[in-house]
Amino acid sequence: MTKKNKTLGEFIIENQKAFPYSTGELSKLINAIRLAAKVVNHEVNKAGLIDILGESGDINAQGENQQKLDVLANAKFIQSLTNREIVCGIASEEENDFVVINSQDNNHQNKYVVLFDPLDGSSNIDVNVSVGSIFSIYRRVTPIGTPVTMDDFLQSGRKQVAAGYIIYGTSTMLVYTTGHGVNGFTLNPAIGTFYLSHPDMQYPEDGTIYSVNEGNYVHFPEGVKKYIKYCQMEEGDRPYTSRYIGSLVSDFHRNMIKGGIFLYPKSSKAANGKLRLLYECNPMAFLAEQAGGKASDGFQAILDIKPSELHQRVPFFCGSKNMVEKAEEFMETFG
Ligand SMILES: O=P(O)(O)OC[C@H]1O[C@](O)(COP(=O)(O)O)[C@@H](O)[C@@H]1O
Ligand SMILES: [Mg+2]
Ligand SMILES: [Mg+2]
Repeated sequence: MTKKNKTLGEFIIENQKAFPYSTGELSKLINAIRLAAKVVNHEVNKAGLIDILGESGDINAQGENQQKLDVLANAKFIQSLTNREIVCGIASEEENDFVVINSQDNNHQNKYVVLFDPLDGSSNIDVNVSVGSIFSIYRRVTPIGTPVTMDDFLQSGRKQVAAGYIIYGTSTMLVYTTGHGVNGFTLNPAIGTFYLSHPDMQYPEDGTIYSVNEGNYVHFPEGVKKYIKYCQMEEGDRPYTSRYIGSLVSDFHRNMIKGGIFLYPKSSKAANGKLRLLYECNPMAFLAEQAGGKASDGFQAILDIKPSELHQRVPFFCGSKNMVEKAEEFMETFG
């Protein structure tokens, strides 16, 4: 069992030692994300005071109004990743295309690409409800010394070397995996240090919470409608409790701790649902599987989906293993 209360910095170094051939680049990368998280946390906490609430007036690649905090968080992550010469490319929800990162004398020597959702739960920013940031890290597939291409970003989720999220909630936490379990670190704002507070996080196999935007109920496929009715029936440990924050990071975090299922299915209004495969569903699916949970599009494991576009959306069923399998049964039967 990993010892509690060591700092994130100590944990990163210890983990690096576990891999004799590691060059330390991934550790530097996680440290760059840690730094960006602290900077964004600082801005989020005083959002109402410094006029960064509300819309920026711009539209992102998905046709969504960008919030000022979306733009600010995006800039802070790019800055932190670029200044440390560890990534060769980034892709973000707030950037139309991927960005080649290469400093003067580096000649494309870096081997990692990072895909991220700089600010998750944008609809909750102005109403002081918890929001987050999500990141996913891959080793490039194109040769070192050449500029990254789209191939480096369109890798299946199984190829992720690390993934995680930051939740800006009642406390600020950074939760991540490098494929060896999931660990959560809480920020001590007084000294600006993340401490290991949630070692070896595990999804309970079963839970009694379901999270879905029921406002879309009439537009859902029959399988989802039937599963929601199943959750609401008086039988056994049901009815389950309905909880929906509207920030993927926060709904996922609660369900991972308490047990539960999160659904963002396709609907007659959104043929592939809303959530983006590369920087929302893949990283959360990697965390879920590493924590003993499950994540699918209702039929196929999210991590097995071969991406085709940078901002593609997929239906998302994620949470406690037995609950996701039950929902998949309904999708198999009723579609
Ligand atoms: O308001 P809806 O349709 O229920 O959507 C909520 C979902 O949209 C999101 O806000 C999309 O993420 P962004 O805020 O990063 O665009 C998720 O965090 C959340 O789960
Ligand atoms: Mg998001
Ligand atoms: Mg976002």
